[in-house]
Parts: sequence; C-alpha cells; structure tokens
Amino acid sequence: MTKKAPLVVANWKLNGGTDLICTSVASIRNQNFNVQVGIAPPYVYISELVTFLRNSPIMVGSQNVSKFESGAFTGETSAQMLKEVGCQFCLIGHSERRQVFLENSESCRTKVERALAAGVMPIICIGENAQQYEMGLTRDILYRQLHHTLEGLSLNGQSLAVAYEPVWAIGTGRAASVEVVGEVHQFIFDELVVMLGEDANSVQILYGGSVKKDNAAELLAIDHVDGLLVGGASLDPEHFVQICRVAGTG
Ligand SMILES: O=C(CO)COP(=O)(O)O
Repeated sequence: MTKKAPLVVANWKLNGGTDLICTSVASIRNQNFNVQVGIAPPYVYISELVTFLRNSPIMVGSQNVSKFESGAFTGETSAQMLKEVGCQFCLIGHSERRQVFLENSESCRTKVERALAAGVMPIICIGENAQQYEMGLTRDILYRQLHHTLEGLSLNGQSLAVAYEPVWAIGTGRAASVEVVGEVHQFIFDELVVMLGEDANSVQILYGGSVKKDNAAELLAIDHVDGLLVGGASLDPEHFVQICRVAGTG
C-alpha cells in the first residue's frame, strides 16, 4: 500500500519551558525532514513557540481544548483561542486526560466538533489499559472510543488524526509489538471507513507509547501507521530530531 507522508508529533505533557523551546527549535528548525512535524507544549508556551517557528513548516499544537466555546468556565481554553494564537492541531482525549481528569468519549466528541469548527486539526487519542489488554478487550474499548467520538461526523475536507496509544505502553519503555500495532491500526482504519466512508483515507493514524529512535522505523513500516506521537523522547531535542529523521527516510 502507498504510505502517506508521516506526521510526527511531540507531546511535552507537563514538561518543558523556554529552555526546551530554545534548544528544540534550534535543533529542529533548519532540518529538512521529509515529514510533517508538530510540537504540543503546555498552553502557556504555545505563543512563544509559534513565534520561534514562524516561517517554518513545523506545526504547533495544544495538548487539550475546552468543550465550551466561551463563558464562565475558569481555567479553560477554547478552540477559537487556540486558533487565534496559531495552533494548528490539538490533542483530544489523551489517556492521561481520561484517567486523571475523568474525560469521556462524549466530552471528546464535543471537543472534536469545537476544534473542527475553529479550523484546528483534532488528534483523537484512544487506547486500552493494561487490564483491558490482558482481558482481550482492546477492540471493544477502541470501538467504543472511536464510535462515540466520530460517528456521524462530517469532515468536509478538514484534517483529522487518530492516535492509538495503549496505556500500558505509555512511559513504560515497552512499546506495543509490531503484530499488535499492525492488527490494531487495521482495525481502526476499518472502523474509520465504516464511519467516515471515503474520508477515512485522509485520516492519519498515529501510534504512541514508548516511541524511540530505535523503534520508530519498524513502527512506521507497518500498514496504516501514518505517524508517531512521542512523549518522553520528545523532551530530548536530539533524540526527537533523530526520530523525525528516521521517519523521513522510511
Ligand atoms: O503519551 C504519549 C504521547 O502522547 C507517549 O508517551 P511516551 O512516549 O513517553 O511513552
């Protein structure tokens, strides 16, 4: 099958600051990767990163977005605000948001709609936890997360990505095997076709969970792996550059 140009996204989580922005931007800005690269720093650094990356093809995004449009919602940031400061994408439903902040697929659905309406590309994160994996429930969990979030949605030519991030692989140094990723990404693609028809072909499906420079190539070689979502390894600018380089030479 023909591979789409890969998308490699750095999720800094609750890490980083001006120092990391300076070192990351310095190591990545002048590289000529054959990949689309995105960086999602904490909200407060988005504007600074956008300024540093002006005239660069590297995208800046957020790690979350409010399900509300505006009003008395202390601590929230709307999709429209993200758009205004230069965000091109936002992560939605990361497992840490689902687990620690009790987000569910219904709120993720609203967030996806808000992001699309504002012209910010949603990257919807889905994945099963260790217990669900061991009980063989991966497909059931992903089916529910996908269908609640996407069923009946019209993309109208807008970009959307889905990231498969098995919770048991996040931050553990134990990425999912090539076999597991291959089966799950095929399953996700098939469900996208059921829900979105032709539009499914434009959706990029990323893998996340202990991605490193040493496993990036084998993960990206799998059918329907269209990119990577990188946590820990993205905090080391040299390591992240190497992952992007591997992705760009696949
Ligand atoms: O959660 C992740 C990216 O969103 C993955 O994190 P790690 O790469 O640290 O496993």
